[in-house]
Formats: sequence, structure tokens, C-alpha cells
Amino acid sequence: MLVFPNAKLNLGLYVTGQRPDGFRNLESVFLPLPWTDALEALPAPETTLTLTGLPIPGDPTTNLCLRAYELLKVDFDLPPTQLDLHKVVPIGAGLGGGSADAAFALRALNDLFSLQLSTETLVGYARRLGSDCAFFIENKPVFAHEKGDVFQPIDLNLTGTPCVVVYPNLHISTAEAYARVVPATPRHDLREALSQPMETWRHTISNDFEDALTPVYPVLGSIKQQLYDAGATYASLSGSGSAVYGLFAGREEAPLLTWPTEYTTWHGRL
Ligand SMILES: C[C@@](CO)(OP(=O)(O)O)[C@H](O)COP(=O)(O)OP(=O)(O)OC[C@H]1O[C@@H](n2ccc(N)nc2=O)[C@H](O)[C@@H]1O
Ligand SMILES: Nc1ncnc2c1ncn2[C@@H]1O[C@H](COP(=O)(O)OP(=O)(O)O)[C@@H](O)[C@H]1O
Repeated sequence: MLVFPNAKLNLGLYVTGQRPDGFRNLESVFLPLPWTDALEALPAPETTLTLTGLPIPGDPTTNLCLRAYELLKVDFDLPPTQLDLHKVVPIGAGLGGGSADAAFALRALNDLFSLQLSTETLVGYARRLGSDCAFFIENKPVFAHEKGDVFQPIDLNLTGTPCVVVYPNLHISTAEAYARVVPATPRHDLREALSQPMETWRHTISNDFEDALTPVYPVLGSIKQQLYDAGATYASLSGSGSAVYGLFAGREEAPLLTWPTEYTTWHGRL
């Protein structure tokens, strides 16, 4: 079973309050981004994980693909499985790549071993692996709130919009990013702001992590400015960074821009 776990973008992100469980409540819109890893799951004599592509920091035995397998194995008599992950999406970028791998591993194992788990049940397992993991089960634009793991459908179709994503090779841990933000009530209603033309979004939609992290990592501000200088209709940090994206509405294609060689970029359509 071969699957292609895709990244996500956050359109607006507001950290609205501290929770009793130590996490924060947030409000954001999550969008699938077709920048993908590749993950294969096959029955095998023993359970293994091979990793190719970008190096993943941390102990491979804690890789989210294996954690997804082990989580299902607690409840189901899963045969040993060979997992092969080719990592393409930058790590610690605010693109949710690790969470996507975990969610797609759950989905692939469900299909491979005919577990017949419902979407709702898969979402329950995904939530236990990471706050934004559940998004990748249905993998469609949603308004996310609470820990970022409770979703409401949103009437927003950006399919085909030209987009550039720029990762300046700066790993920002999600925990560090949250620690830098003081929770507050959003200045604008995100869903109302998104219902207005994209040209208005730069004045009405923001990301609290961007505001907190840009003074510490000025490169984030300069990438955003370059995207606007190149004609972006809307540009923002994604999630807790450090990837910055630009949307180019009404254009045939996103512009080809030149970035320092140590940056990783994605260029395409949503
Ligand atoms: C910020 C967001 C926005 O989409 O994405 P990324 O930038 O990481 O992609 C998410 O909230 C990230 O979700 P995820 O990456 O799954 O986080 P988790 O593994 O659950 O948590 C990592 C750490 O972030 C903090 N955390 C996370 C989620 C949340 N609602 N409140 C928190 O305070 C906690 O300190 C936690 O220990
Ligand atoms: N399959 C995986 N891919 C990426 N990161 C993983 C994976 N498994 C575990 N991790 C750990 O998860 C952390 C966050 O990864 P990632 O989801 O890419 O971050 P972000 O959500 O900020 O984009 C990394 O520091 C990494 O050590």
C-alpha cells in the first residue's frame, strides 16, 4: 500500500487561551498542500521502518509512522509490517509533515489489513498522536479550534491557486513557538475575514506565531516581504513556522523566485 502524505498550510492562526491540560486553544483554517512524502506499508516477516530522503531528527523508534502502527496494534491483531518512508516535506516547518505521516500510516494500515475503521474512529486514533494529526484523516479545508483537533467544515475553495512555500532551513520547535505567544482574543473573526476577497486578507488575517517569532527570527519577515514584492495576494507564516507561503490569486502560475541555496522551496498550485 503506497500513500503520499501531504503537508498543510495554516490560513490565520490565533492562540486564544490556555487549557487546563497544558495545551492552548487555537483558531485556524487548515488547508491541504500538495507537497508530499511517500509512505509504503507491506506485510513482512518482521516490523521495520526504513527512512530515506530528508534526515528526521530524533530516535527512529519514536517515528510517528511506527507510533501509528503501535497504537493500532494495541487494539488489533496486526501482522508484522514493513514501513518505508521517503521524507520530502521539511521538518519543524509548520507544514505538519510528521502529523501527515502518522495519519496516512493509520489510513494505510486500515486499508491494508481491512480493519474497516470509520473516519470518526481514525480521527480518534490520530488525535492521540498529535494535535494537528486528525486533520489529515479527512484532509480537506476546515476551521480548526480547541487544541486544533476539532473541526468545522468551511466553505472555502482555493483549489488551483498558485502558491510558493519557502522554508529557510530554520527548525522552530512547536513547543518553543507556543511558549512565545500570549493567548488573546482574535482581533477579527477568521471565517468572516476569509469570506472577503483575498486582497483584503493581509489587513485582516494574521498568525500569532508570526507576530511572536519574527522579532526573534527576522528572516521570516524578509521572506514574507519578498513574496509581497513578487506580487503575492496574501503571504504568511504557516503554523508555528518556519515555512512562509505566498498565494498568488488570479495568476496563471506562481512566480519563479530565487532564494539562498540552503532554503527549500515548493512551487505549484493548491
Ligand atoms: C502549531 C500547529 C498549528 O497547526 O502546527 P505546526 O506549526 O506544529 O505544524 C499545531 O497546533 C501543532 O500541532 P502538533 O504539531 O500536532 O503539536 P503536538 O505534537 O500535539 O504538541 C507539541 C507541543 O506544542 C504545544 N501545543 C500544541 C498544540 C496546542 N493546541 N497547544 C500547545 O500548547 C505543547 O507544548 C505540545 O507539547
Ligand atoms: N515521520 C516524521 N516526519 C517528520 N517528523 C517526525 C516524524 N516522526 C517524528 N517526527 C518528529 O516530529 C517533530 C515535528 O515534525 P513536523 O510535523 O514536521 O513539524 P511541524 O508540524 O512543525 O511541521 C520533528 O522534530 C521530528 O523529530
